Amino acid sequence: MKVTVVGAGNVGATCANVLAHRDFLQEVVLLDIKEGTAEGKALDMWQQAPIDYYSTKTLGVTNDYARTANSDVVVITSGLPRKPGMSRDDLISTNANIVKSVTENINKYSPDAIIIVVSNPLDVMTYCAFLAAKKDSNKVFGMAGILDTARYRAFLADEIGCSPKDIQAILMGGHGDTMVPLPRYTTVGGIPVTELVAGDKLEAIIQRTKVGGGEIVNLLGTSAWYAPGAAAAQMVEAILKDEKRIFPCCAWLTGEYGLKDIYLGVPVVLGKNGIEKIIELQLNDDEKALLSTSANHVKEVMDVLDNMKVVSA
Ligand SMILES: NC(=O)C1=CN([C@@H]2O[C@H](COP(=O)(O)OP(=O)(O)OC[C@H]3O[C@@H](n4cnc5c(N)ncnc54)[C@H](O)[C@@H]3O)[C@@H](O)[C@H]2O)C=CC1
Ligand SMILES: O=C([O-])CC(=O)C(=O)O
Repeated sequence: MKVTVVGAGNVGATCANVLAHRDFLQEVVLLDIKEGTAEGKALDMWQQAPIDYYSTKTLGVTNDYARTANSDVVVITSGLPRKPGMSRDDLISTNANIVKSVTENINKYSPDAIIIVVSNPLDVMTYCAFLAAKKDSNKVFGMAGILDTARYRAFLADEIGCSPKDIQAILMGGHGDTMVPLPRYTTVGGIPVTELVAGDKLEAIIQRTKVGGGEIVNLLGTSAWYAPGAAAAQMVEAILKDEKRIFPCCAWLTGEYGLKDIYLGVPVVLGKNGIEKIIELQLNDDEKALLSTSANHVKEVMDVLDNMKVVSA
């Protein structure tokens, strides 16, 4: 099995490194536009293999898509990250052109690959890759929900004083400040979170989760990479091991939740065919209203992409 990660920056290199450590792939190809970057990082990872005891071959290339041929999964992380004071949506004009050209190049050499988009603004860049790839939507989707839920779970673990492993949660909506964490679908070792965390504390954690990316941007001057890279790697593993894991992912909706022709975060089953099922929760009126606000925001940014005419519908 072979995976290509496009963009050998912070997120892409982390994703490749996590995948190499999992030791279930023959090869991970790292591709970047910047001469030497992917080659250097892939070589460094290969030299880590005897120490950390894995056999995954890591190969770095500069723009040489022929070396990515016949990839089973491609993770697209190429594009600018935001800086303090910016929103993810501010990245659209630069990143849309990058995501479009990368997707077209990938399609030439790996026409059957499943594509996982990471570049921001996430929901709209996933839409951009979908339009450029011209393949079924179950094979083009985005990573955000695993990361956003992980932040929520980590904050809850701190509050409760328990292991983050024991917190299960679902979060829906766009990858931005309108995302919708769902306390009704959050449990701690099987116990509803509302029995362990007071309402005001839970609300504060939800608010912190919504701006969790921005919190790190303000600390670092650029965006996060450890959790994002690991989250994308977890999706790759679920697909290639056909694990049928349930994760929140950015998926193309065709009527689910009353929404159509939009990429949005929803719970899905991930397996060898990519998104094998979209799970429809019975949301209450408040949750539906929050999801609708989030969907309206994503739709507005999708319209910006459509009007840019970078890639045609
Ligand atoms: N979906 C999510 O939850 C998350 C998304 N992101 C997004 O992921 C993207 C990457 O973030 P970082 O890795 O931190 O940025 P980075 O700047 O460290 O790396 C980006 C890499 O993309 C490369 N690149 C640019 N144009 C390219 C092209 N045409 N072909 C191949 N490579 C190209 C650059 O040379 C650079 O090495 C950003 O858009 C960021 O906002 C970051 C974290 C979480
Ligand atoms: O905040 C950003 O710009 C990067 C990102 O999407 C995240 O870390 O959630």
